[in-house]
Amino acid sequence: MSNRSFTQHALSDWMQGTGPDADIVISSRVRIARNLLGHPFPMLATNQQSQEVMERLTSVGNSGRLNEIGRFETIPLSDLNELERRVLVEKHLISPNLANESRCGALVLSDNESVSIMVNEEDHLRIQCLYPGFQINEAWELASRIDDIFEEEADYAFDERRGFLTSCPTNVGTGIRASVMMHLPALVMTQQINRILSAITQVGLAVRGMYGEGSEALGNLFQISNQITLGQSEHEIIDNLHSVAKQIIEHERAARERMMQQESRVRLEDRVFRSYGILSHASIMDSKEAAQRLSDVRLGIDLGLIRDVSPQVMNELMVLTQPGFLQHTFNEKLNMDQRDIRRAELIRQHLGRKSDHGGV
Ligand SMILES: Nc1ncnc2c1ncn2[C@@H]1O[C@H](COP(=O)(O)OP(=O)(O)OP(=O)(O)O)[C@@H](O)[C@H]1O
Repeated sequence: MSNRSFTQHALSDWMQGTGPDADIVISSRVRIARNLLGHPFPMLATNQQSQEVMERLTSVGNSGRLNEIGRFETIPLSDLNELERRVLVEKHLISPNLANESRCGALVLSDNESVSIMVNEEDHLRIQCLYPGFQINEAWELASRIDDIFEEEADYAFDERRGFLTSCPTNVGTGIRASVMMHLPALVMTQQINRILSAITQVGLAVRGMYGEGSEALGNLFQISNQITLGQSEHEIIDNLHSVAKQIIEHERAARERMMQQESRVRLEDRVFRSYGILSHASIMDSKEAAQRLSDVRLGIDLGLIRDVSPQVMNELMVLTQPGFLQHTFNEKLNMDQRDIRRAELIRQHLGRKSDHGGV
């Protein structure tokens, strides 16, 4: 199967489990949506028009202007097979929308996979920067630098009153979505999560699942992002998200501490080690159960209950156990039942129980 560098490893640099508050914030992301003046939005464009946009924008990617930031590769989506595109979605590097757009879509990807620039997705240009842990300001600064580089080379569609024009009205204005991916198991276990999530939506933030819009919040992972792009400056958007995320971190930490102190500790330990045991020995594991049990073990690691597994292994398993990556790893097409068996096998291997099932 594929030798593309992004398929060689599941863990991008920003998924290494490092960075500030990494026990709760997996990653921080800023994406900027932009469109070129005088060109129809991708959904209305002809092949010829989309081709022109792709050439215009990838030429900036190839011009060396991005060298000050890192090494970049431009990948036309038409060069990728279906599985490679799926792997990119599972690594959060492209959207399902772009994966389906193999005509004139392209990806400009940095070698550490922290910057992925999508061309001809919902908008002509989507610049995405990902950082490990709670580093939303850093993600914003980098995204803004890249935006400046493109703006020097290409005329953006901009309206004095409305701001940057985007294909979906929800992005008009700044065109920015800033988000943090948070692991909030203690708030879920102590049943505080619904109250907190509803408070979050009241201050103009949106809550989504691990794979963004329309995805379920599996494995106690919640993506919290700004809902509003109009009427607020970029700095206000980032500051608002930063301060709300900080408060959620404090609540999650307090809930963890309480669970570790009271009689509930034994229940917590039972849950963590039960999940660890099941992950280490099960023969069949569907994706929902895997996400939940990986969340329990991750919490056990973060609380110091489990010491012989690293947080990186948990992040790696989150990606490796996705359908596309599983098929890539085992180099075969797998139906759902086969995937559940292979998923269990892979998890056992990563948790160091290689010999349990006849030496898999
Ligand atoms: N903080 C984050 N860390 C890692 N991945 C993230 C983070 N925030 C979003 N993502 C990923 O980015 C992808 C797109 O997410 P989402 O659909 O929420 O945003 P979007 O496509 O930029 O927004 P829009 O709905 O406005 O088009 C998804 O795979 C999602 O998991």
